Amino acid sequence: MNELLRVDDLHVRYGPVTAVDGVSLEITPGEVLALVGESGCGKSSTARAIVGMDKPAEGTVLFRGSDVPKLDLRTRRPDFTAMQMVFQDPNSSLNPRKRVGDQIADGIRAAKARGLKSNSPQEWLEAVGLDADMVGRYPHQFSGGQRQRIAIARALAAKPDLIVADEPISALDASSQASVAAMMRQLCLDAGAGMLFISHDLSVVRLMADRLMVMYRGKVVESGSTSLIWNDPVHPYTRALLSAIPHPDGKGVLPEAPAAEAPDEWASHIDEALNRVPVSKEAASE
Ligand SMILES: Nc1ncnc2c1ncn2[C@@H]1O[C@H](COP(=O)(O)OP(=O)(O)OP(=O)(O)O)[C@@H](O)[C@H]1O
Repeated sequence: MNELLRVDDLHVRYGPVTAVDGVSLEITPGEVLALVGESGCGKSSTARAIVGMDKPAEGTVLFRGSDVPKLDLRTRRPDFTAMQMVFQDPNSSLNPRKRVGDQIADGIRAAKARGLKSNSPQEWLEAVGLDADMVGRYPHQFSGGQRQRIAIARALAAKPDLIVADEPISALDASSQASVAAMMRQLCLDAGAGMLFISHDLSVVRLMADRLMVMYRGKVVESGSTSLIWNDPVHPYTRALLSAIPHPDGKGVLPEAPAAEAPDEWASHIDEALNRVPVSKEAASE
């Protein structure tokens, strides 16, 4: 079975609120699936159920064939490091009182516990665009954007089969969003890992996701290959999302996505897309 993750008819409820209403998806190794939709549509609730942080009211979540909600938190640990989550706020993933090198080393140990080789903390820092000699610093000695890179390095150091990234670049400044998105995709491809990439920003996911799923009020309203949805959206909500991306040239079409083997080009194209997003994105601080 080539499937890494299979979610069937997932329902998540918080009291009377149905946050996720029958979502099904699957991810194969090396594939980036983007989940997009406006705030409150149920993206984070889907992610939290997938990684086992919230219990689904109904439905199944199978990670490499294991039923995630039924696994015991204590016994699933070693195997579970094969699934890593990156949050929007890096402070959720980093321990403020621990040197960043030691936190990345935790990821490396998790890889080793599964018999996998990982790089050194210094090499991981360099892989995410930071200096190797920053290894002895604490999280507060970095900017918000740098902290997010460290959280990504820590997740990748564990050599996960699957990364669930919930708005991992939304808190970054516009210029580093592009490079971090391109870097995540490339490192995922290099490792043969799959990724669920959650975002409300279609202009970014269009350039890094193989497939898109559009959520609206807890349901998936449209899914398919990224280029198909971009070029020929069917659902009115998808059309509305796409039309919300401003196009100064008035043509309404972004450049074709370059080949996945050209990360630099990805970065520059994502930059290009990001320069066209609304002012609120520009104002996002590190
Ligand atoms: N712990 C909770 N208790 C009650 N309601 C919740 C809880 N978490 C989420 N919700 C509700 O569930 C719905 C889906 O929320 P969710 O966070 O999954 O949306 P989202 O698409 O990730 O939004 P955003 O992009 O703003 O993060 C919302 O109506 C939200 O208010």
